[in-house]
Amino acid sequence: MATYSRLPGSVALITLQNPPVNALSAAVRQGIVDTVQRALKDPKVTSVVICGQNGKFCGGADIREFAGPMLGPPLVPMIHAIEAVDKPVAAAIEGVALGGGLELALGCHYRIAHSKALLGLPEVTLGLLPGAGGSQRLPRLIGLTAALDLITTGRQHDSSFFSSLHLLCVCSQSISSVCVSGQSLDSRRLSTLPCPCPPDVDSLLDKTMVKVRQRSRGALAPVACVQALMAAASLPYTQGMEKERDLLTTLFNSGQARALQYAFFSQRVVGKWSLPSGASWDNSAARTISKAAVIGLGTMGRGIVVALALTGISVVAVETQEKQLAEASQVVPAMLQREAGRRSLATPPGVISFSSNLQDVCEVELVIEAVFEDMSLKLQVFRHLTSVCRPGTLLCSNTSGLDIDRLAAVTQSPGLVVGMHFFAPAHVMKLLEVVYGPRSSPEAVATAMQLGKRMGKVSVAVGNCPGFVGNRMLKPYLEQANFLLEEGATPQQVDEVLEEFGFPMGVFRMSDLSGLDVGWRIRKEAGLTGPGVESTRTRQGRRYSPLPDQVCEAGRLGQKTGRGWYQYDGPGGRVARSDHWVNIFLEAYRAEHGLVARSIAPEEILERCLYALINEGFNILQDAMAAGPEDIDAIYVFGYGWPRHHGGPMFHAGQVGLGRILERLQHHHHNHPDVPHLKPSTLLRRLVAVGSPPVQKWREFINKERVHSQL
Ligand SMILES: CC(C)(COP(=O)(O)OP(=O)(O)OC[C@H]1O[C@@H](n2cnc3c(N)ncnc32)[C@H](O)[C@@H]1OP(=O)(O)O)[C@@H](O)C(=O)NCCC(=O)NCCSC(=O)/C=C/CCCCCCCCCCCCC(=O)O
Repeated sequence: MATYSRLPGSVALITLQNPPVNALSAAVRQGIVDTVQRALKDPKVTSVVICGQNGKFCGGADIREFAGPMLGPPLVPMIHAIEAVDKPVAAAIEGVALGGGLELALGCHYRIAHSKALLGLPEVTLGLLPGAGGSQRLPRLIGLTAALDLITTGRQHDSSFFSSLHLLCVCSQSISSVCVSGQSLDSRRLSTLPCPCPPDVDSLLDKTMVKVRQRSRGALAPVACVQALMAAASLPYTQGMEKERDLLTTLFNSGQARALQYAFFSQRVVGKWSLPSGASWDNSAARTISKAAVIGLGTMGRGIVVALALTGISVVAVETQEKQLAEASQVVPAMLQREAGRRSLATPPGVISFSSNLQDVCEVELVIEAVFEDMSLKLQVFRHLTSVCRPGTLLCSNTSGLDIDRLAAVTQSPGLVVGMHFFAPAHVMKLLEVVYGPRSSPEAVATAMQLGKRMGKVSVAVGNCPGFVGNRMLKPYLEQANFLLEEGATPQQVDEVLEEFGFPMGVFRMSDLSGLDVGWRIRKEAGLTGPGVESTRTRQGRRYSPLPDQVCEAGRLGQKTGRGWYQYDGPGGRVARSDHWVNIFLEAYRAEHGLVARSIAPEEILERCLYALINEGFNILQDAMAAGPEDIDAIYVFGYGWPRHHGGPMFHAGQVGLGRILERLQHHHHNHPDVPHLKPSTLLRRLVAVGSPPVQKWREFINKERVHSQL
């Protein structure tokens, strides 16, 4: 709703009230319409100020309402009516003015803002465009060039940025009284102004369109934003508004908008974690960490040190190999400085001290082990840590898939052991998997989750199983990609299909980037390859492709060696080029194993890679290793490059149709009975059997099934 009050004198104050962010729900819109009318009717009122309750102007349209029928007064006529009134109206902005909130402010005649307020039009990130007049009013106020950047990226800025663009009239520390009456309003109605364009307007729009198409990888909204701004630049306001409405209608009804809005909420759902034990975010206290240690200063350890220090935590960085330590003590401070500068941090970074002595961690409150991915080495480190650390110190491992419980078992307090699985580069990537073992205490999980949040990560609590959630699902995906090569595809073909779907990199380019030796070592440890293992295509009772092992045996470990599934300009090269060697190698391999290459359709490539991965997601939910589909989807969007406009693998399954996914998995499993990952999961079958409920209902369904022992 919106409340009305008269300030001493002649100013009417309208306050938006819809906690927590004063989103423009139907009730708020109705409140605005009613209170503006009241102000107009009151002869003693000469000007109106609109503000938001609790120091927040407005977080935009109420995204939750998008799922249902639109009720209440629509936004566009409401904002037009405000712009048209003959008493001056000012928006007094504190906290946030985002999306529809900023569009409301653009309909006002004046805008003032607190210096710390955050403003922007992030609709593009929700698969929409600023469809309440924002795409037409903003460029008229700040010019086409600046508006293009803001609207196509959804970037948010503080009020000093917007003051410099003359979007704000006043930028003050405290919003008290601003006199806005007595002046003509003609020039204050943005819809009546021309749109300032640079002389090379067509070239600007063309270049922006090319850039946006390249960056958006199939996302519709950024392209529609450019089209709306083209209209603002070339058409009268009324026609521009018609174009805005048409584009918005198309976007609004697209699967992409639904996916992006789901992704917005899943990012928030995962913060409200719960464990099968009943421990959860609202019943588990977290400790506040101010001193931490990181053991192992390879690529991951260095990134973790920087991520911790950026939050103001003091870090003891330990590396026992002198050469690595010397290198890290040069590189890490430079990384920290660069990143702190990039983020223009308010909090000064924590102090980092380097040491080669494990004993130096004895005073910290939390340790993150980031040594080489080798269980015996990690066990040795944990035995040592438990003997040198103060009782009560939290011991965390950055393992990407090893058993947390085995590490906990060698410590004096297994309850204080959790996994903190970062993604490279750890100071940049947003995802953190917090892995709880059967003995991890709620306090340890809560502390790791909160620490992740402080570091700006999307932290997701996951169960302790090989590969946890992300890497466990990656395994069937990689496996299918290798099988497709055996059957006749090339790495480029597979990658093109996946990149067309929206991944920033196909599976083979991604493997080259991460290093092919990572998986090779894991397969050796699992006894799947290495000396003494017979070179067959069936291992441990299931189909196995030795292709990636053989590529490694040829010394091709990916970008770092300048050769992998592709060739690069040299070791460390970044640009992947197809390599004739790989084609010859694949032909020889197929000949050796009596395989006849066939032409494989892009649909089959996409289905086999994605549906095998999705099927494992269902198995993970069934095994209670993730609390809900949102957790899996957040992991894939923030850690594995899953295109956000497809919501995440589990959301995508719902959009494709669970019945269809089941049918295609059955088909592929029928053709490849020796591939267990293609066998449809019981949970998928159960969901289809009960009529394929929407993804938002799965969590509840799974919990019920579990109670009735159906899973
Ligand atoms: C920066 C934030 C605002 C605050 O961040 P923070 O303090 O960290 O808090 P959060 O945890 O993020 O959020 C707290 C809770 O608030 C919920 N929340 C936040 N914003 C919204 C919102 N806008 N609506 C609803 N709920 C919101 C959030 O989920 C948390 O709740 P919970 O804890 O999960 O329960 C940050 O939250 C933020 O960035 N928010 C989003 C800002 C944003 O993107 N705003 C833009 C919204 S879209 C918009 O404004 C579009 C306007 C123009 C188009 C209007 C379209 C109307 C429909 C017309 C239909 C036309 C088509 C017709 C079709 C046909 O005819 O067929």
